[in-house]
Amino acid sequence: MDRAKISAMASKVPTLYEWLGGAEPLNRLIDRFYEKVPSDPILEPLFAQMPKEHFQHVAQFIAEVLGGPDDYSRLHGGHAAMIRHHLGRGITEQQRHRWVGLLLETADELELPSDPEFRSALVAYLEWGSRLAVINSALPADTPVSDAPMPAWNWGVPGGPYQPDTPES
Ligand code: HEM
Repeated sequence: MDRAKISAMASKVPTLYEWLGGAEPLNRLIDRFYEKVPSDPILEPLFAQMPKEHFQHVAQFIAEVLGGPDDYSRLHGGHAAMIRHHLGRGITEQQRHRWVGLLLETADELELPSDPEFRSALVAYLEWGSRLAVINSALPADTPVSDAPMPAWNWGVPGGPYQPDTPES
């Protein structure tokens, strides 16, 4: 392979979705998270009626935000549909905080990448997205929701994963 191509590949910044390993680890994360929810006294009341297949939708939504395939937009109604699911739920700050904490605990348990560049981007998205869920959950269930683009999260200030300097050969 020629030098220009090697250097182009080396400089391609992976998406957050690629960095965490794609669909398989993300599905495991969300699956394991929702396995724990019924025994969490703070979260359990909110999710008691959530149908099993919805867990997969949450994984698809997060995958799309982190740069993965656009399955949630194509199959489940995109950003507006996600917002509609939160309307009228009355999520408290304590529940939001627990939701983010339990998801991150589960990411540790499943050994998702733990580098600070990735984790700071993941935490930023979860904090931002969970606040949106709380705000929308305070609105009446029949509030009309207009289409909004999917958020597209990336690495933020670090710009990508840490790359130790490679000496020129
Ligand atoms: C980044 C933050 C979040 C994202 C991306 C997210 C995403 C989603 C999605 C995609 C759905 C709909 C699933 C479907 O289409 O079938 C959903 C439903 C729901 N979410 Fe969230 N969510 C977030 C935060 C939260 C938080 C913080 C809470 C509460 C602590 C919460 C509570 C719920 C509930 C109660 C439902 C409806 C469950 C049901 O249908 O019974 N979400 N969420």
